[in-house]
Amino acid sequence: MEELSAAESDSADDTGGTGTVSVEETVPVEETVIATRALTKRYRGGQLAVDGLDLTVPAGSVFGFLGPNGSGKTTTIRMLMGLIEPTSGTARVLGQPMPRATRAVLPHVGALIEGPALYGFLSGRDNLIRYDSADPTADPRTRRTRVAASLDRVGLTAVAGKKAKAYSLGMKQRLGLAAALLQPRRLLVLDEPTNGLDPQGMREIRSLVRELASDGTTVFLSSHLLDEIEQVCTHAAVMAQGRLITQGPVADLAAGARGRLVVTTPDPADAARVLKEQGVADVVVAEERVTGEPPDRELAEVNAALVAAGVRVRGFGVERASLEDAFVALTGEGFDVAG
Ligand SMILES: Nc1ncnc2c1ncn2[C@@H]1O[C@H](COP(=O)(O)OP(=O)(O)OP(=O)(O)O)[C@@H](O)[C@H]1O
Repeated sequence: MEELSAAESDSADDTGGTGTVSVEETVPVEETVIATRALTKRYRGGQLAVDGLDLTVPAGSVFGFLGPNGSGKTTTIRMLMGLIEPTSGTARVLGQPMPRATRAVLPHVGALIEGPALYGFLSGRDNLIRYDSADPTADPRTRRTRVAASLDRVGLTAVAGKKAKAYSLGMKQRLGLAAALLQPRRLLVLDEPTNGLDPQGMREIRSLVRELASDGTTVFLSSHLLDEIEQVCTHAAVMAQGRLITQGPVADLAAGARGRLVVTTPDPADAARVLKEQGVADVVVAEERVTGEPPDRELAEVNAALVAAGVRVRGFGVERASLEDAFVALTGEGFDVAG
């Protein structure tokens, strides 16, 4: 798979510590919103959490940062946000070196990391007013309008007067997003935004992410859920044990793995036997669904062989490979979806 090229050559060492390189206060528009080079974090205890990461997040993408628990996603996000220093390597966000340019960059970035900090005894609206008041760049005269627009954007207007402690987890996440959206943002960074939500809450967050992205905001979201990434992301990077396994457009990642031959039949045992005889490898029977690796021969012949053997075929075809197939193909392991 072809890697995306960075918009900049970035050969200079930004963390060189000369102290003479000035940080631009205005953040220019770049084609690459996040670019890391050999980014590495070793924690004090010796744990290598992120190992030589080269990440390229194109502007306008919904970028899924995918990996099982403990693969280094949160550590990477904390380095990108200037919350912790990398051990080595560089990170640029909106074209600026982090953590050095944190003060210039963060006003353009909305972040939802490790759940929003909310006051339960305040209403949703008052929580946002509090957030907005804490922002020295926010004009107090337009505060109410800004808060109302933000509540509307995340669909919380009807419950804006309720205390935040009465909110469901999904509503709390949406309120956190509303706080991140009080100002126009070039980049939104969401760490596991659907963690702990029920399916309805997950759907709501997903559709909100799609909506935000349609306005041109780049969204970088981490997840350990493969299907979530497939449903909302245009691009993805896959992490395992602190290392980048692959990155690129989601369609390309999945296309890298072969699809599965799927036969639906009330005669699964016979079907499995015939498929094996026809050279289909890794045959798996799950009730009336028999799947396997597509063989190198003409599929029509395989189907004909099933019919000739008296197998009643209700469905026959090759299912598109999922990101999960790609992950398994790349790492040789299953994906820890239990999280
Ligand atoms: N402050 C820390 N000190 C030492 N080790 C840490 C620290 N934070 C994380 N780690 C370790 O670094 C590795 C990567 O953790 P990280 O939280 O970045 O992964 P993750 O992919 O975000 O997983 P999760 O979704 O569980 O947070 C793990 O082995 C973790 O135990």
